[in-house]
Amino acid sequence: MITVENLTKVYGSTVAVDHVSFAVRPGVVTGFLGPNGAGKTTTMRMMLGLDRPSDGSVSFDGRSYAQLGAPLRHVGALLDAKWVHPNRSARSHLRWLAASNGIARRRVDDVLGMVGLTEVAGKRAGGFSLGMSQRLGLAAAMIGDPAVLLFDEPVNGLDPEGIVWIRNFMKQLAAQGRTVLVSSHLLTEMSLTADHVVVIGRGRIIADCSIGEFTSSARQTVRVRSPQLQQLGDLLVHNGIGVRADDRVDGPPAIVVDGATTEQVGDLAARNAITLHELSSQTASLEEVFMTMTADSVEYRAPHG
Ligand SMILES: Nc1ncnc2c1ncn2[C@@H]1O[C@H](COP(=O)(O)OP(=O)(O)OP(=O)(O)O)[C@@H](O)[C@H]1O
Repeated sequence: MITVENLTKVYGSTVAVDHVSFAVRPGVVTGFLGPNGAGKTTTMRMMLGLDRPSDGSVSFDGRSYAQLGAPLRHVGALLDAKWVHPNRSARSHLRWLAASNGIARRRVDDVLGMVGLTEVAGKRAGGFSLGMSQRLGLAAAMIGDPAVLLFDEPVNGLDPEGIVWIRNFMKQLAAQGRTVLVSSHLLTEMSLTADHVVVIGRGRIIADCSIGEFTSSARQTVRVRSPQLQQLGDLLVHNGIGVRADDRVDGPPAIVVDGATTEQVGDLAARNAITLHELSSQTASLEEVFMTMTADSVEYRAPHG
């Protein structure tokens, strides 16, 4: 179990991670979801003791990363697959890692087999494709047979076959009872990989729920067109209802309303003598839900209708 409490990182005037608290449980894949720049990498780096928090803490079954003797035996991580010394072979890189944590040499061949790199184990890691580098990074993460695994955007840049392979690999690790946290900016990827999601936007947690709950919130958007669109948008926001401009490029301006039914929007419009030209229930894509959840309501500006 990973426990993140009040974790905060400030860089000058940028609050990269803003009082974040969540728990990551064993036996399931937890997705750490957010757009680029949301604070995922910074959070993971603080988890691993690579960056010092401005405030807050991270613990693994009650102990901080620094308190774990031979940390690779407890926590494995894949942050940047290309950090391997380019002239080292895959095998010598893993042997060096094993030695640094008092891990038996024979484990190196086990993990090479696990990720399918046995045949290229003697080759220079610098010549590896991104997919092979990712596999080597996974082998390194697994070297100490850790109970906790952290993966930062592991499918970035991979071909479809590589993506499916990593997805299944992470699911297997969770099925073995390990704690698996994987970051991504891709909702569709997370819906195929994760059981639970922690959603971060601008350094803050905006959702912490099962992937099922998260995706079911995709069914509740309402598309509205009105000659008084700005007025209606302001009214909805004033009533605490999430609103954003419809991003469809073709057709007349519209807004997309989250967390309210067509009846609620229609009644509110009628009470305020606002004319509606369209009021339709929409099945939002996950991307749309995500945008709504991460959008800052103060940034909303309705287009003039
Ligand atoms: N070393 C640093 N110095 C200054 N600002 C930083 C530093 N590292 C990150 N930031 C800022 O902190 C914020 C969060 O960045 P972070 O890389 O954690 O986000 P992310 O969700 O992992 O996104 P990405 O997937 O693009 O890496 C960003 O605004 C980023 O510019």
